[in-house]
Amino acid sequence: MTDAVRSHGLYKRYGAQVAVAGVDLVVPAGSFAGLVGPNGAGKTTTLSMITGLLRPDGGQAAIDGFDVWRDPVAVKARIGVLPEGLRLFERLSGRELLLYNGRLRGIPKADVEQRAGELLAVMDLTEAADKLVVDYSTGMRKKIGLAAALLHNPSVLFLDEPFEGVDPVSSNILTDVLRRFTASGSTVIFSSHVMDLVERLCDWVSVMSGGHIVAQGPLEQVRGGSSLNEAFMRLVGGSRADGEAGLTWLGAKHGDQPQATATPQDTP
Ligand SMILES: Nc1ncnc2c1ncn2[C@@H]1O[C@H](COP(=O)(O)OP(=O)(O)OP(=O)(O)O)[C@@H](O)[C@H]1O
Repeated sequence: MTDAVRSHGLYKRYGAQVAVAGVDLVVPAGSFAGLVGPNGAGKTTTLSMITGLLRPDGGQAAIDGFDVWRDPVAVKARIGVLPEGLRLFERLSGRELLLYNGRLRGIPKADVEQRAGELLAVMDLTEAADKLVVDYSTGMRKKIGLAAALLHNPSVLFLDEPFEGVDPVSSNILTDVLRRFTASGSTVIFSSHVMDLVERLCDWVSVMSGGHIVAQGPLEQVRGGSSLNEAFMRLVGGSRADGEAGLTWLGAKHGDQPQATATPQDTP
């Protein structure tokens, strides 16, 4: 079967800073996949290039076998994206936002209305459906963003930190919707820093560090008999500075700290 996502040698630099240093990301179709890595590892940059939002300096990426940059229309028809720092049309209501997205995707009006109503109900947004998006909370924004990304029934769904700032109830709702989505054979790939969540949800994991993939495969293989958190620390933690070095002043009693010496200008 064709992989849902396959990139080869994806590369991006900003001036002297290499953000993504040749990434071969593979996600089998039907996976619930997690992309993990420390801050600055290159996750957002990689997802942006794979979803056609950012042009790579080198390498290729394909979705369901379609090249992201040579066949953008086929790719965009197949993907749903919940990007980092999601920007929404703030002066539309949640329902209007979904109807607008559906019409942009070319879905017949009656179908869009039915799908929008069902998505709003599943996301527990029916009551807020006619409220302006500008007045939505962080969790509500994530949920309406996810609803908009699902409306056209994509084959592959990309989510950049979908659970960040989301309360446990909303998080369970998002999880249920995503589980239903992958159970029907579609693919989810999401980035996260929360190892427990990735371990609980994902059957496939890609670990990035320093712009590279440092481990990738089925969850059991990547964690290799330990927890994902331990495996993550083994894979990316070793090269990092000792977190306990320095900071001897932090938490010291105020009376214990040396007094600043008065300079001649301080004295009248
Ligand atoms: N527009 C930009 N201009 C300059 N440097 C950038 C830009 N975007 C990303 N970078 C750099 O590229 C590297 C990778 O950033 P990226 O946002 O992809 O990491 P990330 O893994 O998503 O991090 P986080 O987990 O903190 O969201 C970082 O060193 C970052 O500073």
